[in-house]
Formats: sequence, C-alpha cells, structure tokens
Amino acid sequence: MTGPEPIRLTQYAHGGGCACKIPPGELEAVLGGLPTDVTEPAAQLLVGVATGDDAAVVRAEGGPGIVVTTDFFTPVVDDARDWGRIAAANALSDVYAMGGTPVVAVNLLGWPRDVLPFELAAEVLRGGGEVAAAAGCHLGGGHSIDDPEPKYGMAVTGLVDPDRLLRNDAARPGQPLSLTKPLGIGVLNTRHKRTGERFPQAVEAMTALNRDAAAAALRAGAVCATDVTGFGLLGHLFKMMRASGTSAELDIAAVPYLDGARDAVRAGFVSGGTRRNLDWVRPHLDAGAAPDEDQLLLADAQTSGGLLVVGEVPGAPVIGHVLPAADAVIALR
Ligand SMILES: Nc1ncnc2c1ncn2[C@@H]1O[C@H](COP(=O)(O)OP(=O)(O)OP(=O)(O)O)[C@@H](O)[C@H]1O
Ligand SMILES: [Mg+2]
Repeated sequence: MTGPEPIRLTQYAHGGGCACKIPPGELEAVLGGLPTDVTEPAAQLLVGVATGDDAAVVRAEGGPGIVVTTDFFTPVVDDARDWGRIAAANALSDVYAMGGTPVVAVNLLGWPRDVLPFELAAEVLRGGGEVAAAAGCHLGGGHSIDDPEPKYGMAVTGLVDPDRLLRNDAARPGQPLSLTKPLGIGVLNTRHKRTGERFPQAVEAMTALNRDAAAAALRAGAVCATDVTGFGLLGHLFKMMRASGTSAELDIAAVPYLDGARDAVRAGFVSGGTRRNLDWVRPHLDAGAAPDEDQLLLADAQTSGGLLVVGEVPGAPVIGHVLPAADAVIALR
C-alpha cells in the first residue's frame, strides 16, 4: 500500500524564492516616481530608497539607528518547514547586510486555503519562528491573507550603530571584494522544482544566517556590503558599484560554488530570472573570455545568499577588487 503523494510546495509557485522578484530594471522604473518629501519628519532618514540598499535606516534624535526591511516570496523548496526557515533567514539577512542586529519580526503569510491544508502553513510559520529565535529576534505578530499562491516572509526591524553601517554606496577603489556563501542556490532550486531531487547543500546555505559574516565584516572594518539575492552576484555587484561610483574586476576562478551547481547549469536548470539578471548587466559588463556557463552562474538568482563585502572577511574568499569608475562597470578576468 502506498500513501497519498506528498505535497510538493514548489508546484504551487509560478517562480520560487528570490527568483520571483521583479526584474531590477523594471523595478527601478516603477520606483522612480515615489514621493520622498516628508512633512516635518519625526526621524532622520539615513538610508532611503534612492540607493536601492538592503533596508531603510532611520534615526530619531539621540537614538540608535533603526533598520526596517521586508521580504516575502513563493515556495522555493517542497518542504514546508525548510521553506519557512529559508524565508526567515532571507528576511533577517537584509538587517545583517546593513550591519544591524534584528530585534523584532512580524510574519507575512498568503495561503490558498481551498487548495492546501492550513496545517501546512503552521509548519512554514514554525520553521520561520525557529530561525528568528536562533537569531535572537522576537516574533511579534504578523498578517495573513487568503491568496491563490502560497507566500511567506517577514518584516524585520533591527538596531544599528549609525556610525557603523554597511551601506551599498561606500566602496572605494583598491579594496578587495569578499563573498561569504557559495553561489549556485538558484540553479539547484530550479532543478529541485522541476525534478523533485533534493539538494541539502542548498538548503543548508539558504538557512544559514548572515549574522556571523556581518559581524566578521564589521570587525574587519568594512563599511560597504550587500546581500546577494535575486539579482545574482552580477546584479548586486553592479548596483553596489553604480551607487559607489566605482567599477569592479571579478576573478572568476576565485568565485565559490555549491556542489552540483555547474552540473545544473549544464543540464539547463536556469531560471528566467537569472537570464534577465544577465541581460540587465550585460551593457555594463566586459565578459572577457568568460564562458557563457560562468556568466550564467555569476548571474544566478540566489535566495538567502551570502554577503558581498568590500573588504577582507576571515574565512571568505576574495573574488575581485574595486576599481575606479570605468565604462565596463564589471570586468570578468
Ligand atoms: N514596492 C516597493 N516600494 C518601495 N521600494 C521598493 C519596493 N520594492 C523594492 N523596493 C526597494 O528597491 C530596492 C531593491 O529591492 P530589493 O528587493 O532588491 O532589495 P533587498 O531588500 O535588498 O532585497 P533582498 O531581500 O533580495 O536582498 C530596495 O531598496 C527596496 O527597498
Ligand atoms: Mg538585500
């Protein structure tokens, strides 16, 4: 006797994880019209929408910096608890990417109650709660709606020393670039969604908090970092260099990959989001002799990826350097 087929959550998502993000060019076009003038602001805005950074940072007179961010997405893996853990680690990551400490999170849940058992949503929330607790971050509530597609994430508030921010516009020529998690999460997730094969190395990478990486970056004196998520290493590096008025050279042989990532690209498990990332950066890219396969891997849409830090971080490979502004914002060597 065989039981009912297990529910595969990824089959209820049109695109999984950070690969379901709006393409960077389209997003920027829409955000261009946002009003930014505030009447008699109660707090000073230290980081806002203009630089497209990982989170907003505000500060009331004499108080600490307050970091505010939100992130939610459709299922990136079939297992409900793992999806919850991944979504929470990803939402918390934007606080770490600003140099902050997450202090309180609220859940965002969309659930197709007619299609999927609501008990499964409890598993998702349990996974998310576990990761928030491990990060020392309170879970303070949330909001839940009936939704044709399952979605989960968090809005997270953190604290930061306003003089020790990790901004995305503070890179200076001559500094090294470090990457704290291997790439390849996107292609392995795409393979998982299409075939059901499991990749524990990808789940481990996605559920790992960026807390220690951020602490190490701050200890090393870094002032510039971002997390590598849906726009891929190339997309996030491009945004960082553009915001800083610099360019970068990447040593493609030094970029770390998860086991199985290269096989997955060769077998064609490349999401539309990854191709759009590469298309977005291509006009600013000197790809040198880098094979197409490497370019796709470098643009691979990550979910809950690592930190890209300007500076050396103990234990993380140096993958390139910052250079003065140039026509090619990113050169592959
Ligand atoms: N609907 C929106 N309204 C206002 N700002 C937005 C909206 N969507 C995105 N942004 C802003 O656009 C920028 C880029 O968004 P993106 O989601 O890539 O950043 P992020 O929060 O670092 O993402 P990730 O969690 O993938 O690291 C951010 O500064 C974000 O705050
Ligand atoms: Mg981010």
